[in-house]
Amino acid sequence: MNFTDYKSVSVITYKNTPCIQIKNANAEALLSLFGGHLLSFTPTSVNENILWLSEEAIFDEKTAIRGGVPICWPWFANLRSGDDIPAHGFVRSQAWQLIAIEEKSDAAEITETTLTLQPETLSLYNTSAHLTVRLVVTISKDCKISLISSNTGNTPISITQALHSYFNVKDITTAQIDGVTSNYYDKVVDTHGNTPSLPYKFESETDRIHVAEVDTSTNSQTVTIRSHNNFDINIGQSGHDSIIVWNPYIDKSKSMKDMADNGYETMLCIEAGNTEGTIVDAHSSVEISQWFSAKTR
Ligand SMILES: O=P(O)(O)OC[C@H]1O[C@@H](O)[C@H](O)[C@@H](O)[C@@H]1O
Repeated sequence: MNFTDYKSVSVITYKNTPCIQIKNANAEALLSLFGGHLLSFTPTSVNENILWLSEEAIFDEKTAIRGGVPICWPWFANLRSGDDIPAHGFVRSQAWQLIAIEEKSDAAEITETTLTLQPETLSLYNTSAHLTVRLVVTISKDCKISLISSNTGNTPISITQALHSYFNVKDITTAQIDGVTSNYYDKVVDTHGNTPSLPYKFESETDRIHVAEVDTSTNSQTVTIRSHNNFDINIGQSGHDSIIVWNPYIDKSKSMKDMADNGYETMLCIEAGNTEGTIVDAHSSVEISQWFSAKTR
């Protein structure tokens, strides 16, 4: 691709990793080509990165990056136990290619930049050769991420997946989320059918797969993170069957080599997922999306 044709896009190296930097009138963002992984999103309105990136994240182009928005595809969590198949699929630890850029502008400046990417390698771990995926990332006042899975074959293919977004919070012990009230599977204690206590706060390790609560008029779910002094983080998602809420808290944070001991204090994952599985019909596509922005108070 000829990047010089696009004023809001440049190729840079960040921590030895090839990245795309986006700067337009509404936001700045950094996306790693390793993993097709958005690392930061800084809306001009608040001038703060609303995504969390671990200080100890490993940038070796082999290890999945801790923070930002990892792409979990074509499976979420563990496909099966007892072998060395990676958790959360294989594309978060693959090189991706940028295949298209689109810019929108008003009279004077570029206001929206859209990147389309695809992994360089597919069909690993016995995944069907008919299954492909594209990632579309739009940077404007909101950041929107869509993952589009397509089946070029004649038989349906089942996948699980997630947009595993890590958000910045000021302090997890006082942070609150609104918009997640449904029953959940608690991965910490392995129990189903739990009901969250509201307001939704964080006092210990939290690893929950909630049933999606989709507003039928918009076909989407809205979640708000209340933690920052002058703005909230608004999150929307669609095409999901689950919303995953994860914070490792003290002990797990200490045990993770790519997270500082106190890393859990300033992060919160709100993930759009298809953990039950979604069927990509023959010659069809499915799309899961998440979008987020900072809403000043
Ligand atoms: O360490 P990973 O593979 O990036 O996963 C991080 C977390 O991802 C979450 O989605 C899972 O619910 C957690 O169980 C998991 O610990």
